[in-house]
Amino acid sequence: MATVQETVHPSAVKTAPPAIEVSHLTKAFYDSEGDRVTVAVSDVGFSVARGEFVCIVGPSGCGKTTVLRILADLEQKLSGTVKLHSATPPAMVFQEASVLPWLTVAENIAFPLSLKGVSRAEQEARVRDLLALTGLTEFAKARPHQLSGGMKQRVSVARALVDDREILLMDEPFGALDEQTRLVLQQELLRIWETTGKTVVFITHSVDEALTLADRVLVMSPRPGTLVANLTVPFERPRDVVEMRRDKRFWDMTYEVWRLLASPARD
Ligand SMILES: Nc1ncnc2c1ncn2[C@@H]1O[C@H](COP(=O)(O)OP(=O)(O)OP(=O)(O)O)[C@@H](O)[C@H]1O
Repeated sequence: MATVQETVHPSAVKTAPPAIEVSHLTKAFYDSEGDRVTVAVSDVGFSVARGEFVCIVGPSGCGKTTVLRILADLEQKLSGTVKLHSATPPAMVFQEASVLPWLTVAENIAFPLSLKGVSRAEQEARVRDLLALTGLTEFAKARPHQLSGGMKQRVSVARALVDDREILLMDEPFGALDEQTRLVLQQELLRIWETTGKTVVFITHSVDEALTLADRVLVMSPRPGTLVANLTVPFERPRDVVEMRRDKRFWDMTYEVWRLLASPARD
């Protein structure tokens, strides 16, 4: 396995028990004849503490989504072990907002609860809380076509939180948004995370976004993706997504991650 660089800084979550443990994870995709076509990830290992916010960065095609889909049990691994210590299955937020166009914002958020047969009164109370948490109260009755891209993604985040799963898996949720909306949603996500204490694994192409959000950043190599660094992000919480850019350490770490990402491609 590639050497994993580690910088150690004090962090409260370090002492928390693990919510996710991945060890020697390898995944290959096969063609219809069963011949191996692509080794997507190779010998990946990491753990995530309960309540920790971990970002995974890496070049396009290195297997970030594959790792997340295996954590979500949407994809089978080839070998290795994946353990989620959680009473509930993880919730997932995708790059494209997954809203149902014929439902209102409130109905979209309530959807997982309606599938579980939760009482209408309980659904309404929970949706009210989530609308407030994600700044959508005024738009409860709006339909998705009346919303901006950022608002639709807020609906997706609210829906992922509505049935209170312990682990939140986010696959480039802000990747399709403009820079300014992205910054606003990053600040909101941090506030929501600080309020709810979820364990979050967040995939991004953006080094900047990873350092803004994460307790730790896992850096992957080009495909077949493996972990090349595990960096603890030293910034205090709560964070201000604009102010933290005045900190020289932010730019030093940006340089460090970019240097790792700029290592030569492996295939
Ligand atoms: N269902 C599939 N069948 C065959 N190959 C696949 C499948 N899903 C992913 N792959 C391949 O596995 C590799 C890793 O893909 P993955 O989507 O995990 O990468 P990624 O790091 O998330 O990429 P990006 O950052 O561009 O979204 C890629 O080479 C991709 O073509």
